[in-house]
Formats: sequence, structure tokens, C-alpha cells
Amino acid sequence: MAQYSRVSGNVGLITLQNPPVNALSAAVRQGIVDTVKRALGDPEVKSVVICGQNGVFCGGADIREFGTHMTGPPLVPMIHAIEMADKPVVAAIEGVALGGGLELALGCHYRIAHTKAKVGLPEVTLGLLPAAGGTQRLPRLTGLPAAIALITTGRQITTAEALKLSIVDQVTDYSAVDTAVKFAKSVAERSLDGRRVSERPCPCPPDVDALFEAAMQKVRQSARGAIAPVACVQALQAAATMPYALGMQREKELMATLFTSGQARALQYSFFAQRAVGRWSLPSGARWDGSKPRPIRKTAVIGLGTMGRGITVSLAQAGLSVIAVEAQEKPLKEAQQAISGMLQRGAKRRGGAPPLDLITYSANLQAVADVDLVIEAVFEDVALKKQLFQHLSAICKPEAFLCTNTSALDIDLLASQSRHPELVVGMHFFAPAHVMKLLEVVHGSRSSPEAVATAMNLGKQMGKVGVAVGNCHGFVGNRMLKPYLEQGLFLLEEGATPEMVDGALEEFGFAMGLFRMSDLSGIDVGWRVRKGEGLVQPGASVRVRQGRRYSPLGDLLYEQGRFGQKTGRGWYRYDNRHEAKPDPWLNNFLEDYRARHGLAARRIECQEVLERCLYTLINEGFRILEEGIAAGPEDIDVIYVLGYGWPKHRGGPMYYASMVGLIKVLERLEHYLRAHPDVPSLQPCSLLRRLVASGSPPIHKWRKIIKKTQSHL
Ligand SMILES: CC/C=C\CC(=O)SCCNC(=O)CCNC(=O)[C@H](O)C(C)(C)COP(=O)(O)OP(=O)(O)OC[C@H]1O[C@@H](n2cnc3c(N)ncnc32)[C@H](O)[C@@H]1OP(=O)(O)O
Repeated sequence: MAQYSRVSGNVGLITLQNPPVNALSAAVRQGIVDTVKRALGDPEVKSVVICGQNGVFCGGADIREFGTHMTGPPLVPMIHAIEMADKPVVAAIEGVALGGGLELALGCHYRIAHTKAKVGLPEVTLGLLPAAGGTQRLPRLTGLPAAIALITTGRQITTAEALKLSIVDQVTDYSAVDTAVKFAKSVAERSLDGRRVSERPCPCPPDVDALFEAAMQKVRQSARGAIAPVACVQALQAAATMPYALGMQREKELMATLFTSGQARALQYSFFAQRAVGRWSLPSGARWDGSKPRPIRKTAVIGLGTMGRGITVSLAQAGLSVIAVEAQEKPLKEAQQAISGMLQRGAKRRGGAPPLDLITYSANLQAVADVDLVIEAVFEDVALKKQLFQHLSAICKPEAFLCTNTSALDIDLLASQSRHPELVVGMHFFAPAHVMKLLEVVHGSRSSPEAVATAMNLGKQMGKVGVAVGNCHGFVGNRMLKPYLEQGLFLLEEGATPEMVDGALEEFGFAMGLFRMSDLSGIDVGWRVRKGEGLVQPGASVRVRQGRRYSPLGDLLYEQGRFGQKTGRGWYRYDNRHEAKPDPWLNNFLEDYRARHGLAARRIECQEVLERCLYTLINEGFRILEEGIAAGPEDIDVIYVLGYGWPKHRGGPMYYASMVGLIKVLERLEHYLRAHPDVPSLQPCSLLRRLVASGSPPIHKWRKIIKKTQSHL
């Protein structure tokens, strides 16, 4: 778990060994204690280098140990012993030095890093804070502003940036280990005065109080309800105002408030869930480890609207050649300018040159004849997409994958237009497609495992988190959104206002409530979806459609030309494009509407808003699991956290249901169904009932119960 050797005559080399990221498990920490003791006790050894196996320094504490009974030596005294050593200890950073891994390096006297390595203190993303001295040592090297920015965001930085911030002392294009060994020899006799970071003062700017006030305001605003970012700021305040030892005590106290918190557990669940979805399986039995993806080199994107442009940018940034096709010359030119701008701005942020030369623009579909994979992102019209698939099937080489970015249409219907339906698969990106990490990979009944594996692999190449989902209307995310939005409208009919509903949801942790989100995406977009579903009857305001309660409020706003932000009026009023203000017009409109339909407005509590909106969404999630559209609760939770703004520190809708208690979710759904028997989405799903009847098992056991249920279907 930590290997010791003597190299270059008198350098003690300690190599962390815990693949794949040399996480600081109990055994690794014990290994470090033993090998450091051995190196410092070896009279032949004049200096020490610590590195990681397989070109990775260390990915931090072993997250798999969290929530278990922690054994082995703690990090803080271990790192302190290294720092207080009387021989120089040099960290050789390759790959990553993250969390406790970077804190280990900060306890060393020098840090030599490879130019391609990344460093960071991502603990806040796991609901924690750097509790192995990171909040006290980092600001002593970088100063408070940089330390606040890095610790409250958990951002990883390049070693070039780390060099500028004095986090590392040297970067190299060569082996960081060899460089560190040479460096260690060169400093063997050098005094260690000034090399012990904890002994340095913490530089404080004159406006330190204002700095922390601004930092606290920023974290409270951006991380709505998350407690770890606040604790990070408090720990950094200790570094600025207390001696090191007291600051360490404060860091320990603050960590104690986080370590066992529900938010930390939820974030750690999310961390592993985002990795579990890569180990996908389909109802057919096809699995990630039994399906070989085909390498993709040449791609094409058909349709260069907002989504097509984002997909093109994402493909080019992943290093893939793209033929970008738009039927008309004018929009093609506009798209080319927009895409070039997006790539140039991206290059400024990411460093390097914009990959403009990877993209070829064409108005001729024949241009895609030789590509390996096509993603169509044309207008969401089934006839148009069907025709396009027919053309692509005739033009493209027989082995080309044909993918659709449709957000809800039937993959099987589109696949039936192709000569090779087994090579058709959905790749549902989320706007803005070059930013959002979520990708729903939708398998039709004839999609081959190779097609699914190829789409999932391409998504990974594009930096996406791919989730393999089944083919149904709305797939997973949009399907669950429907009852959520529906309840919001019903609540307006019953007396709520958009700001009241949104306030409750934003207090829960959503960055944007459902009405503000509707105004952003466009009330006209929602109207077109409902029209496609045969729910829109222009001019009618009857409140029953297809035998169930229906609210025409969105249709009526559409008919008034109130599309949301894009028209300056929607559920809110927008004097400037992005600032949503309650609109007196809407309140009058709702009063008239209720009067017209004999609806008596009543006082509605926030708890009811949350229960009706979230539990119907969760209930649809159980239906999706029961039907095998998603393989497990983790798939749904990853989709909602990454694609729909579900607050990260609440793990995801299904995780939240397991925390609230399935029996409570069931009881509340039954309560609301009794009050609203004409709303089928309130009917508790039979899988939910089965889970409750099985004693509400923990979420990691649901898959077994679902499989057992399906095996009897
Ligand atoms: C007193 C407490 C002091 C300090 C607290 C901490 O240090 S908390 C942990 C801080 N570290 C992190 O948050 C890093 C988390 N990991 C990552 O960011 C990425 O895994 C990493 C290291 C950048 C590598 O990314 P990559 O995409 O290459 O691989 P992937 O993420 O799929 O991970 C590969 C497998 O390794 C597992 N893993 C990664 N990091 C940890 C970890 N810190 N502890 C335990 N396991 C870790 C990950 O789950 C993957 O496992 P697999 O079974 O293959 O899915």
C-alpha cells in the first residue's frame, strides 16, 4: 500500500499503491506512516520523495471508507510528522493530487509537478471540507482570495496555475518522479526554515472582513442550502484570524459538523452514482462489459439550431471531425459564425487553440456519406425526422450509426425508417449541449448493444455523463418532468402564485423553480409539446383532456403571446431579459380564471407544493424503474442532478425519497389522490408499494427487488 526503496544513493522513495487513484485508505495511510518512519530513520537517506503508482499521485481520502468505521492512522498527525521531519520531503505530483492527496503534498517541504497533472481540494463537492490541514495550509501559500475560490468550489487546476499560486514549486514535462529525486538530492543539505507551510503566517489583505463577507454571501447564494461551502469559508476565516494550531482545531470542529451530515451522504452517493451509470445494462441483458464500442473518428451533425451548434462544438472539442449540415445557406453561415465564436471562447477558457479546422460546413446531405456516426438535431417534428432518417439511411455507409437528439419522440419509429435499425440510437443532449454534462442514450427495441456502447463511449469522449435509458415518451427526464409541471399548474388553479410555487422549490434547493424554468425554456415550447400530444384545443379552456384533469393555463398564456423571457411576459414580467418579477396581470388573470371555473382559491403551504410536485415526480420515477426504462435509481438521480437542476446536496429524487421515507411518500400520494381522484399521476406506483411492503429497503437494494419483480412479469 506504500512501497519503500532507496534510489539515487541517498533518496528514500515512497510510492503510494492503491489503484486506480492511490486513494488514502487505512492501509495506504499505515503504509505512509511506516515508510516515512523508515526513511527518516535510515542514516543513508538524506532526503525523501513521495509519489504515486501508475502515474497518479493521489485522488484523496478513500471515499469508500466514509460512512464506515474508519480505522488506520488519521491524516492530520501523519502529515504533521512529515512536515516536522528533519530531512527534506518532496512530493512528486503526476496525474492528480486531490483532497487529502494535495493536503499530503502541502505537508511536504517541496512539490514538483508534471505539466499535465491537476490539483485541487474537491472535498466541498462531497459535502465536506479539506480537513487534513488544507484550509490552513493552502491560504498560507496562495493567499486568501485564491484559497477561498479553490476550496469553496472544489475546482481542479492545472499545475501551471498551481505554480503561479505557489502551490507547487516546479513543473516539468519530464517524469515528475525523476525530477523530484534529482531535486531532493540537490536540497538534501539545505535548511528547512521557511519550508514548513504551517509555520508561515497567513497573508491577510487589508479588507479581509469584506473579503469574507463577500465570500459568505456568494456561497449562500450559489449553493442554496448546502452547508459545506459555508463551513469552508468559516475554516478559512480561522486561518486568517487564528494561530495555526487553533485554526486546525476549528477545521476539525467544522468537519465534524459535516462528516455525518445528510448532505455529505447524499453528495457521496451522487459521486458513486455518476460512476455506476457507466456500468449500464439493458432489459435485453446487454451490458457495458459485454458490448464493445466501435471507434468513432468522423461525425456529422444535421441541423444547426441551438442544440446542433452545441453538439458540434462538443464533438470538435473532443477532437472529432464534424461535418456540420444545415439545409439553407443563410442559417448555415450564421451557424458557422456562432460555432466559431463558441469554440474561440471555449479555447480561451480551456487553453489551447480552438479546433476550428475539425469542422466542415455543408448545405448538402451527401457530404455525410463517409462518416462513422451522424447526430440529427433538426426541428422536433416527427415527419421531418422520419424523412431525414430515410435519406441518411440511403446516403450513409451501411455501418454508420444514426443517432437522434430528439427529446421525446419514438426511437423505434425513427429506426424503422433506416435499413439498419440496429444502428439507430437516441443521443439526447441538454441545452446548452456544449456545457451540460448529461446525455440520455436511448435504446430502441432494435438498437444493438454495440450502438448503445458506441454512443455511451462517444458521450464519455465528449466529457458527458451518459445514462442508458429505454424508449418511451420523454424517456426519463422529460417524462418525470410532466407530472411535476402539471402539479404546478393545478396549484395555481387552487390559489397559489408562480412566485409562491417557485419560492418553495428554490428554498428546497432548485436553482430555478418550475415557472421561472418554463419562462426560460419558453411557454411556446411546452405548448408545442402538448400540441404534439393532442392535448391543445385552441380557445377551449376545458379542464379535462383524455379523461383526466388538465390545466389549460399554459395554453391560455401561449394564446396571449406570453411565451416567457423571449417575449418579456410569461408567468412573470421581464423588464430586463433575465429578472423575473411578479406580474399583476397574471394575478388578475388567475382570479378571473378561477372565477370562470368556480374554483375557490385557498391558502397553500410550501410543504404541499413540495410534496405534490416532488412526490409525483418521484412516483413517475418508480414507474420508470418498474417498466425497466431506467435500470436503477442511480440512473434517475444522475439524470435529475445533472440535467434538471435537482439540488446536488439532496442526492437526486429517488435518493431523496429513500431519505424522506418511502412510507411517507406513499401516504402523502394517497392523501393527495383522495383529494384529487382525477389526477392519475398521484396514483402510487405498485413498485413503491412493493418496496414499502418489503420494509423500505435502502436504495442500494432496490435493483434486486426490481429485477425480481421483472423476472415474474
Ligand atoms: C479527513 C478528510 C480529508 C480529505 C478528504 C478527501 O480527500 S475527500 C476525497 C477528495 N477526492 C476527490 O474528491 C476525488 C474524487 N475522484 C475524482 O475526482 C476522479 O475519480 C479522479 C481522481 C479525477 C479520476 O477521474 P477518472 O475519470 O479518471 O476516473 P473515475 O472518476 O471514474 O474514478 C475511477 C475509479 O476510482 C474511484 N475513485 C476515484 N476517486 C476516489 C476516491 N477518492 N476514493 C475512492 N475511490 C475513488 C472511482 O469511484 C472509480 O471507481 P470505479 O469502481 O472504477 O467506478
